[in-house]
Amino acid sequence: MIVCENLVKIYKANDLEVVALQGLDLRVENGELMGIIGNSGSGKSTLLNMLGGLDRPSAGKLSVAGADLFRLTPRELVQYRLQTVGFVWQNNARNLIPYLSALQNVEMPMLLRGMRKRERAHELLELVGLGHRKKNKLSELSGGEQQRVAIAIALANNPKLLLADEPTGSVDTRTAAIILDLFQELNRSFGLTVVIVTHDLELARKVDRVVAIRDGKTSSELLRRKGTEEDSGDSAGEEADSHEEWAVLDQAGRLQIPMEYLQAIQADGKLRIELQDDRIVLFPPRR
Ligand SMILES: Nc1ncnc2c1ncn2[C@@H]1O[C@H](COP(=O)(O)OP(=O)(O)OP(=O)(O)O)[C@@H](O)[C@H]1O
Repeated sequence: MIVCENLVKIYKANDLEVVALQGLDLRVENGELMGIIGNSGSGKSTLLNMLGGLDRPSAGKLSVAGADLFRLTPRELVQYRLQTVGFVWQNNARNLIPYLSALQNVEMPMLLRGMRKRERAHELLELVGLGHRKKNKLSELSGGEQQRVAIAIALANNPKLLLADEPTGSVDTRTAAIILDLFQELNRSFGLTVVIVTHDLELARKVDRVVAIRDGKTSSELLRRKGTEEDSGDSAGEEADSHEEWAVLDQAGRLQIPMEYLQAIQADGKLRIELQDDRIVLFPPRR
């Protein structure tokens, strides 16, 4: 679904250049539900903006659902944003119009595509569990309910890819769990590919794969390892699911070692490297 190779984004402001993405590699398969984590300023939102066609990358390769994002004409890019991707933002003012009803809000993206499908808007609001609040103005809904309307809007044009930037950033823990369950359901029932940028490690733990971005590059991944009955000590199995951490190796053989690992062995500058049979071992400096 998504192929990013050596993706670079440079912002220029007042003669200053900020390299927000520094040769980022990422592949996302069709039907994946994945999270992206990283410190503030690491490039998460920049990546999402590139994936959503809101901004153009500076160099590298980027294709989403077969579309080469470098080659799309401005007109094709508008179509891409309307048809291929759906967005959910932390601040739902970016998705929603406060003086319209939930139903009218969900109809809006379809109107922009020149069609009005009231039936579909009803279905989407049922899907996000807001069938009973269709007629309410946005200002009459809670933050969590507004976020669910935002998800219905994002789905209105049947996107192939759903992009969410801190979707649980402004809601309480209980509402955050409801929103994540909804993403899971959309992913499992409709095979929708979902990419969620988050600071919320709880949320990150519930997806199949979490990619960490550091300084504009993918640095490591947490992959879900299916639990066995033995692991959990009962037959629930899923309880024992855990994540394994993987370092991402780029095409030039570079990898980033998580900072906490380096701190744990007090690494500084250089590590001794040794090939031992079927493994590569890194040693801290001798003290
Ligand atoms: N429009 C812009 N113009 C100039 N610099 C920008 C612009 N957008 C982002 N940046 C810079 O690019 C870098 C990456 O920013 P980005 O917003 O992608 O980080 P982030 O990981 O999403 O951070 P946060 O978690 O705080 O939202 C930062 O140094 C930021 O200051």
